[in-house]
Amino acid sequence: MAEITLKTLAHSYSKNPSGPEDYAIRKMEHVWAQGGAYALLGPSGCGKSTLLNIISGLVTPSEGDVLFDGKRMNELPPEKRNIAQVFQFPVIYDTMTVYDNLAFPLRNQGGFSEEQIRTKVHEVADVLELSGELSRKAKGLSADQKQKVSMGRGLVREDVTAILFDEPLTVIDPQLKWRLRRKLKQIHERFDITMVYVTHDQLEASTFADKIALMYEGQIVQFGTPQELFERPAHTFVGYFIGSPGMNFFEPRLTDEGLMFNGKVIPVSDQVLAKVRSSGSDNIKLGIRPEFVTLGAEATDQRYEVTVTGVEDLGTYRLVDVEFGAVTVKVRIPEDQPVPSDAASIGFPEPWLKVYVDERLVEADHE
Ligand SMILES: Nc1ncnc2c1ncn2[C@@H]1O[C@H](COP(=O)(O)OP(=O)(O)OP(=O)(O)O)[C@@H](O)[C@H]1O
Repeated sequence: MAEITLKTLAHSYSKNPSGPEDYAIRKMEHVWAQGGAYALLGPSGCGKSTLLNIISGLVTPSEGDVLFDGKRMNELPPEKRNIAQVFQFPVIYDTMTVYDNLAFPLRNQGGFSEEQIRTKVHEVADVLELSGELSRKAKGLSADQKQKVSMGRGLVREDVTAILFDEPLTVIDPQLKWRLRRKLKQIHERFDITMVYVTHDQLEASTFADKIALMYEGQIVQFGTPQELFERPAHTFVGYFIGSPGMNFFEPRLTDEGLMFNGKVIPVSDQVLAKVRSSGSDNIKLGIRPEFVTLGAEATDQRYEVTVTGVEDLGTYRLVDVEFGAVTVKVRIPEDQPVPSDAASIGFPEPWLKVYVDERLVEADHE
């Protein structure tokens, strides 16, 4: 069992890094608690694989420490870390049977009788629904079955404390993906193992994980439940990356009256406004998700006049583009809600309008 702590961790592939852009991992602190099901989500190149390889020992971090249950792991080679890693492409021996593939890690480790190995292999094969395939050569298996064998090789070892998955469903047919995803969930429930699942797909991340670590430019910019990432993006990138489409952003001007956009003051709480003022920054953004913008007819006090420029029918809902000053705001409405033809207005319900300074969320202090 292991809690995985990343302490002032940073990594550069360059020998002489000259600035933050030379770092694949920029200084981070993070804890993966024992037994959790986590996703590490982010766009291509943000550092996900580097981070996994640092945890498993394939990459030695240039700065900081990797701790398992408080013990420093930096110098320990991968095979001594009790971590199983499942890659995009199944790592199995094609010429061996499924049984021998699953038995391999235990035979390699030594100290187990054939009877013990048989029991363990059958237990894991049962969970993975591979019992009927045990005597088959791995070569003839389908891609998803091969990937299950790869996972099984990690699961047979009693000493494995964490399994790291690096985009494990990439080569799996779309119609089989959901089955494997469900299987992973069951495995997590059955075995008390920390699982970290790397993906760039938000749907995959939120169906698998209890908590998602969203990575951007070598940093974890938010760690929270899928709902938290949706409702309270801590960074503009989270707002942009999560959701379909992502959050609307527009840049207000800070004046004596407050945050102005398109000739009107956009109300935010006094405390938030005070924080924005004291930051001294002029990188201020307002963000609201398309799901939370309200669309109606004429503008009133707290609503803003807009022009409808496009409507996209997406089955159960519609996406309406409205022109608000110089920006296009996307509004998501139920399919049966009428779209005003000429005089339209939008509103920003207070809890859902977020304020960002230097890309970070600024909130009122909680009581
Ligand atoms: N072996 C390496 N040598 C030099 N640079 C590397 C190496 N591996 C990765 N990088 C760089 O480090 C950064 C992070 O890459 P990494 O593969 O960790 O990202 P990722 O989020 O896993 O991306 P992807 O989803 O495309 O695999 C990128 O800029 C990449 O070019």
